[in-house]
Amino acid sequence: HVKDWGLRTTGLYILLTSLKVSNPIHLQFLSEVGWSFLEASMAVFMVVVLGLCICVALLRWNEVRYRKKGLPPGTMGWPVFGETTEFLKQGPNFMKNQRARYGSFFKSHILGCPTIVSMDPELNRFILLNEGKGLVPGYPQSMLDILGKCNIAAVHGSTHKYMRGSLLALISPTMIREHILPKIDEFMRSHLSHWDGKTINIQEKTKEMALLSSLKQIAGIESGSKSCEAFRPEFNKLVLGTISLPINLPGTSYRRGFQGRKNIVSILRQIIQERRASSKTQHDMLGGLLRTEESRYKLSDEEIIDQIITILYSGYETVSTTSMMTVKYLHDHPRALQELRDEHLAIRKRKGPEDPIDWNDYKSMSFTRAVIFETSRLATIVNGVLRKTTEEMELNGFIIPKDWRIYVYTREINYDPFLYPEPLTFNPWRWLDKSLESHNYFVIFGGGSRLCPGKELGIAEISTFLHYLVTRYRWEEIGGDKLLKFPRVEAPHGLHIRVSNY
Ligand code: HEM
Repeated sequence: HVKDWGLRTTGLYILLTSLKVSNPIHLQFLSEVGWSFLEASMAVFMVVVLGLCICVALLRWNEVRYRKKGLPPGTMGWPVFGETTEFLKQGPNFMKNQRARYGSFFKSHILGCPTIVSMDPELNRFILLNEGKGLVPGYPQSMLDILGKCNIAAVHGSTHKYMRGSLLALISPTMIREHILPKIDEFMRSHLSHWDGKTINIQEKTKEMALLSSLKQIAGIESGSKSCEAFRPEFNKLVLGTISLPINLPGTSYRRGFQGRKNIVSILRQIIQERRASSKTQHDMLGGLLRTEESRYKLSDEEIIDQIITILYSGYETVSTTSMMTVKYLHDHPRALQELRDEHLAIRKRKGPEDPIDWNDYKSMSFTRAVIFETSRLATIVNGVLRKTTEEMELNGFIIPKDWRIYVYTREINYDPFLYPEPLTFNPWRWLDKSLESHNYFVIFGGGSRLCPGKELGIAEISTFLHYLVTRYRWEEIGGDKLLKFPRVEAPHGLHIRVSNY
């Protein structure tokens, strides 16, 4: 009967007979069920095999597509997606594994582009120092679109020199000493008031701090003012837009980022108009940009706006995340906290309670500076920088095609045991030897013609923040919040501390 039903699989026949199923109705039922089960299994099996074949073919095709003569070794992963998932999921381990297989200079396909990853310290230095020779910043399109076409990362050559010169004039040591530091001091004093007895999400507070402090320095926009409240949500949209996929559809972060930019531009245009209508001289960054008669740099309104957005954006995540991580490391290392506190209490002792931090105080904070460098190193706030080839070029003996990204991956140098003995230990004292800050492989702030122009400004902000934090308060971490280290340092649910008066 089983055979009559055309069940050719002896397996099922044996199964049925060994189960001693003899009732013809049962046999018929079981054979039908068995047949459809087998059919379904076969179909699933075929789909899996076909799927596997397609996967292998796609992987192979993608490898062959990029097998150009002269390219460095490496794998390209899936068409379109490349190895982005592995890169984001495994992070630094993905880089280390690829380096173990292919050396310190390998090809991959990450974040939507064919990319050369360079983990070689010498070569990284060479790339940073040789921007003019066919290498320009290679930041994602969404970032360039939303930050504006006059943004410093979007311009090269003489335009870059001009925009950079104008920026350096605004945040030079003299400007910090005379005009910016007093504003930072006033801001931090008020931002860090009334924390006693409170539970604070220090990630949120430091983000707020980085934005609001910049707004005050740039255009005297005070926290809580109408302009400030209008600015904040738009800036948040802009930031999210720069790290999104460039899909310009309603509801996407990219579209919202553009809207954020549009609204920020109109707020800034209004402020510029008001400034021009008034005869008052303003000693803030916008004042400096508008006083063209005194300056070598005469920017158009569009350039002024993009310059302001650059300052806000570049100092936002860098300063806030470094500040958050100093709070974390100081909490975990009481000896370092004690030494830092002693440094700041000694400064306070020399001054009246209402006296602001001045340039000399800032310059005397050598242990604070060491804590900031050690935090940036150990947490690796910036994993590397991106460049793009503008023409086919030879690099490290390989031929890199035009428009390929180069990921100058600097993370590993931060954990080099020759430069930093016991690299995984938080040891700010190592930075008291000043030569460490000026060695060739100190790339926490980048290098070459794009070395961070905001380095001193950023350190001055974080130092003043730490001054008011440690002289006023003690804190305890609560909740054991999770910290992600890659691709960005962040606490996905915030980093909560309970604060009490010191
Ligand atoms: C702790 C804080 C900071 C860190 C770790 C940091 C890090 C860096 C790094 C690694 C670069 C190099 C990017 C590249 O080569 O493509 C850079 C560039 C830059 N940074 Fe910073 N930065 C910090 C604070 C600031 C601040 C406060 C500002 C505000 C003005 C700023 C403005 C810039 C600008 C405008 C550039 C681009 C320079 C150019 O392309 O010529 N940074 N920063």
